[in-house]
Amino acid sequence: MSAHASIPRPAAARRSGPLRGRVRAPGDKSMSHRAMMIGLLAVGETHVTGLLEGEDVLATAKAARALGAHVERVGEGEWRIRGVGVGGLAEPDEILDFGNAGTGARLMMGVVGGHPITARFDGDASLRKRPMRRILDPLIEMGASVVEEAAGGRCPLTLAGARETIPIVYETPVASAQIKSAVLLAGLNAPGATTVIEREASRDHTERMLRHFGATIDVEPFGAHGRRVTLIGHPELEGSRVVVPADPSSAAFPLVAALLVPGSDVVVEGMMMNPLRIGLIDTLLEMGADIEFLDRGQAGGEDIATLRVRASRLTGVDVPAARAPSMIDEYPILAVAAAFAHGETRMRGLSELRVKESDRLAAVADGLAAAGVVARIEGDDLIVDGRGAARGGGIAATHLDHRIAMAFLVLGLAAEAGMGVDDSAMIATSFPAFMPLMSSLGAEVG
Ligand SMILES: O=C(O)C1=C[C@@H](OP(=O)(O)O)[C@@H](O)[C@H](O)C1
Ligand SMILES: C=C(OP(=O)(O)O)C(=O)O
Repeated sequence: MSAHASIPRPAAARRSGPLRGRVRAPGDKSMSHRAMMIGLLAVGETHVTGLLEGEDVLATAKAARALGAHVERVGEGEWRIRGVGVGGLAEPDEILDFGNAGTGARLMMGVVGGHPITARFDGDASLRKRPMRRILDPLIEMGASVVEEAAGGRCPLTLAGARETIPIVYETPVASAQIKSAVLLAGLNAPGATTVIEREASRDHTERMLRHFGATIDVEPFGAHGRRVTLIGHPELEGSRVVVPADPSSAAFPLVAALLVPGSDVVVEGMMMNPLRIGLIDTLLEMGADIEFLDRGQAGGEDIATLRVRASRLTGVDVPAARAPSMIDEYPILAVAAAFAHGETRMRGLSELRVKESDRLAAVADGLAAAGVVARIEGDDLIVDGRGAARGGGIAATHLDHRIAMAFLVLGLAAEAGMGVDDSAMIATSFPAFMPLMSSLGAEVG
């Protein structure tokens, strides 16, 4: 079993008085994983500031070391990576254990799949349930092979990378930045052009960061909402400076808490505003959220903004399926906001939520029921009957899922009887300072 099997740590949140203060979410998780991996594939030194030092990214740092990079922490969130260059990976003599991290495991499968080395991938009980066929299928087309895998194409699995990587044109079967990124990262070591077509645009951090390190990447629109991304193989990636802005998926928790707890007034600093990541903000504004954009700027090649958020009267809305890729990790906390809104919120097209760290569709519906909120699943839609308030008082089962834990603790801050979660240990995968940050705003959580 993975070394990451953790001891459950129950936690609870009490109904809170007004939340007040100024906070900054940790560095973006998607960018932090990519900085480690692209740093590994670059020649020379990559210097990262603002890196998320959560368990998910630390697992990626360990894997980058096992594949030949020199990885060093030089300060808080400040890391130096001396890479080996595309084509220069070493065969690891240890299992690459990604713990709870789907992004780490799947993107690194792309890196390994494009190189003539063999590596074994594993993770915790949650990662072992997640589908890897979606990554392995295109990698097999590119010349990689699966030596061994658990039933249904799952971890633990052993991947033998391509001897000579074949550039392909690949249309992703679902909107997924992890699939797109795995193919592009494998394509780095292929001669010629590797193309990924996606019908719905997913987060584009891999494309942006590869370009920043010197790769040639062409992005064209495809259909109404999609993109066609073409990478030219065998680039000389050059070690670079990477500034990681604050993660909008983590900022979402204090932000929604401020909207729901009466009298709150909170400033959330330096949040990344990549248009493919801020579907939650658009949705909350439609619901009537009082969010003021104080400062707009740029960091790490991304737009950023500081947001002032005040407690608001929210109204239920209909969230279209096309918005899902831009807020895919934010549905648990949106469902909590919907519980305190007035009227029904329908969130459409959420099939991908079933294959996250937990089946988030079921975990959210069950947690809401435990809190006395009326919600139901219809096909791939989640419908929450907002009554302007929630009783709370129950215990949400978190199934090794950090976002379920944080979402229901936020619910507890606004619910009459507070709320418990059966385990908060996994919060350390993406937001290690969640509890002290929420406490600094006046929340009683722990
Ligand atoms: O590429 C990434 O960094 C991520 C992509 C998304 O997954 P999918 O690609 O499965 O949609 C998201 O849920 C995950 O938290 C991070
Ligand atoms: C889905 C998530 O991450 P991953 O796929 O990297 O485990 C998440 O952080 O919500």
